[in-house]
Amino acid sequence: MTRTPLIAVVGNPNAGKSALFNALTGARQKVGNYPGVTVERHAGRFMLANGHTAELVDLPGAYALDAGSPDEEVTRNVVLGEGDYERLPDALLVVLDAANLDNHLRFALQLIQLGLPTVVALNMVDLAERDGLELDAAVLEAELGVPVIETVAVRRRGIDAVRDKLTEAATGPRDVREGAGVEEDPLTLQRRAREIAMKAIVSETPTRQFTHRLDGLLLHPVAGPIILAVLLFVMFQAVFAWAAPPADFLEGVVIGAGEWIGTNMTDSWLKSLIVDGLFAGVGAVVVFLPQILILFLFILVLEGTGYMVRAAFLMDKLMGRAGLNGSAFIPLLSSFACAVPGIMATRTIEDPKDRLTTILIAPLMTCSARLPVYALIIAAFIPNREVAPFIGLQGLVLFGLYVAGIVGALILGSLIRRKVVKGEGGTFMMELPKYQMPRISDVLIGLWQRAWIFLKRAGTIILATTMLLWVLASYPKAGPGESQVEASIAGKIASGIEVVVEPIGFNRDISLALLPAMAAREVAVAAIGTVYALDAEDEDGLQTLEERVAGRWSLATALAFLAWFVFAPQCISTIAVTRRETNGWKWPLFMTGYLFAVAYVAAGITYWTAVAFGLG
Ligand SMILES: Nc1nc2c(ncn2[C@@H]2O[C@H](COP(=O)(O)OP(=O)(O)OP(=O)(O)O)[C@@H](O)[C@H]2O)c(=O)[nH]1
Ligand SMILES: [Mg+2]
Repeated sequence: MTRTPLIAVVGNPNAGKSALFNALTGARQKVGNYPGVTVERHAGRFMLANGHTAELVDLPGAYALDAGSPDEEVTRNVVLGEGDYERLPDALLVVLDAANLDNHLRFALQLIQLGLPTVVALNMVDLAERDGLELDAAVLEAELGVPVIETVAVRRRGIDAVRDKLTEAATGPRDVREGAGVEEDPLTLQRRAREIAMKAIVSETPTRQFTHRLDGLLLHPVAGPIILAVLLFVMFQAVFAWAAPPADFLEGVVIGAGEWIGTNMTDSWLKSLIVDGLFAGVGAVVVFLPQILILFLFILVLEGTGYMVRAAFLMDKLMGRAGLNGSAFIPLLSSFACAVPGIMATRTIEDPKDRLTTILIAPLMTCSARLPVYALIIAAFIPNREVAPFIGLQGLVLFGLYVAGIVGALILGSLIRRKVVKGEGGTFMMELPKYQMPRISDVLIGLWQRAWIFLKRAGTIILATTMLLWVLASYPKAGPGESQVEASIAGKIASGIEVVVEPIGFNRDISLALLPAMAAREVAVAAIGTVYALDAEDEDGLQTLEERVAGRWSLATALAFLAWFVFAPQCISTIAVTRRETNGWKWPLFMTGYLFAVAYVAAGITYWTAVAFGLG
C-alpha cells in the first residue's frame, strides 16, 4: 500500500457517527443527543486489522448529498472528493440509527449509489432492542449489497467487526457497483427505504407497525395524492357547510344591531359613520370569522397529526416541475394563513434561488384575508345547491379558487425559475415525524390565536381604512337626485380607476374597493359594504350585503372580480416583507408588477368568456 487509506464516517444527524469515530480512533470528539453536534470535518487515525494505519474523518450529519447548508456542504465535499484539500475517500462508513431505519436509509441509499466501497454500521441497536424492535442485519445486508454490522458505539459493541470490514473495503479491489450515482427523487428514495426497512424489521411494537402501514398508504403513488385531494376538498366543503349556521347567526346580529341603531339615532354624520361604516363595513368582514376558524381547524389538525410533512413529500415531485423543492412546501402552506409569515418561513430554504422563487409565488397561495371576499361573492352569486351527494356547488367553487391559486403558482413558478431566477436548485430531505393525535389544547390555542389576529385586524387596519373610506365617500354631500358615492371624493377617484379596469368588467364600486383593499384584502368587503349602505338610504327593507351585491353586479363581473383576487398583489405588508427578505426593491417591484399583470389578464379573460356565454 502506497498511501494511507481515507475513510469517511457519514450518515444522518444524531446517528452516532462521532461516538463510532471515537470508539475506532480513541479520540474524544464531542457527541450529543441532538442533530448538528458536529459541524466540521475531524480527522483521526486508527489501526486497520492488517496493521496499517488509516485516516478516518468524522463528518457533520446530513440528510442528502445535495443539501446546501454550510455544514452539509463539508460532508458533500469530503464524500465526493470535491473542494481544495479533499481526495475521494477509499471507503465510506455509513452510520444508521436502528430505531429510525427508514428515515436514515434514505441517505444511506444515496451514499451506496455512489459506488464507493461501503460498510454500514447499524448503530444504537441497544435502544432498538429496548423499544421492542427486532432487526435482521442479514436481510439488510442482502438488500443493500454492502456489509452491515450491528453496533452500540457507546459500548464498543461491534467495533472490531467494523474494523475488519473497513479493512477489506479500504484495501480490497474497487468494484464500482451497477447503478452507481443514479439520481432518484426523494419520494422514490423514501419508498425504497421504507420497503427495505420493512423487510429488515423482524418484529416491532404495534405503534411502529401502525406508522408504517399508514405511511405505506398515505405516501402511495396513487392513493396518496387522491387522499390529499379528498382531504382538501372536504376542508373547503366544510368551510361553507359548517360555517353557515354560525355565520348566519353573526350576520343576523350585526344587521340587527345596525338596524336598531339606525332607527333609534337621529340622522347625523355620526349615525352614518356607525351604521354605514362600522356595521355595514367592518361588520361585513367580521361575519366571516366562522369560515376562517373552520379552515384553520383543518390545518391545525393536519399539522398536529404529522400528516403535513407527508403532504410535502407527495407534493415534492409536482413542485419539482415548477422549479421548487419540497422544502418550499411548509412556507407555502403557511402562506394560506398569510403571505407575510410564509415569506419569512422561506429562511429555512437553503438554496437562495429556490428561496427567491418561493418568495415570489407565495402571494398566490390564497391567504385567509381573501376568504371573506371569496365567500361574499360566492354566497351572492353561486346557488347553494348540491351537484352530487354531499358536494355543494359553493364549496366546489371555493375549492376551485384555491386550486387556481396553486396551479397559477406552479405555472408562474416554473416560468420565473426558467426565465428570471435561473439555475440549479437543491433537493429536499426531511425527517418524517411520528403520527399522533393532535392535542386538543394545541388546536384550541391555535384557533384562539387565529381568531384574535382576525379580530385585531378588523379592529385596527380594517376599521381605520373603512373609516377613511367612509369620509371620502360621504363628502362632499350629494345634491338632490344625485348618488352620494358618485358625488364624493372617493367616487371621483374611483371614476379615474374605472377607466383602467372597465375593460375587464369592473364597475365603479369595485374600482372604489381596490385601492383601500391594498391595506388589507378584507377591506374590499368592508368598502363595498359601506358604499352600498351609503347609496342605499332610500331602499326599503333590510338587505344583507350579499343581496345588495347580487342585485347590482352581473355574474361576469363577479367572476372577473374573483379571478382578480386570486392573483392580484393586493397587500402592502406582503410587498414590504418581500423587500426586507430580499434586501432591496428589485424583487418586490418585480413581484407586484407581474402579479398585477397576471391578475388583469386573468380577470379580463374570465369576464369576456363569461360575457360570451351570455352571463354579462
Ligand atoms: N444508547 C446508545 N446511544 C448512542 C449510541 N451511539 C451514539 N449514542 C448517543 O447518541 C447521541 C448522538 O451521538 P453522536 O455521536 O453525537 O451523533 P452524530 O451522528 O455524530 O451526530 P451529529 O454530529 O449531530 O451529526 C449521543 O448522545 C451518543 O451518546 C449507541 O449505540 N447506543
Ligand atoms: Mg457528530
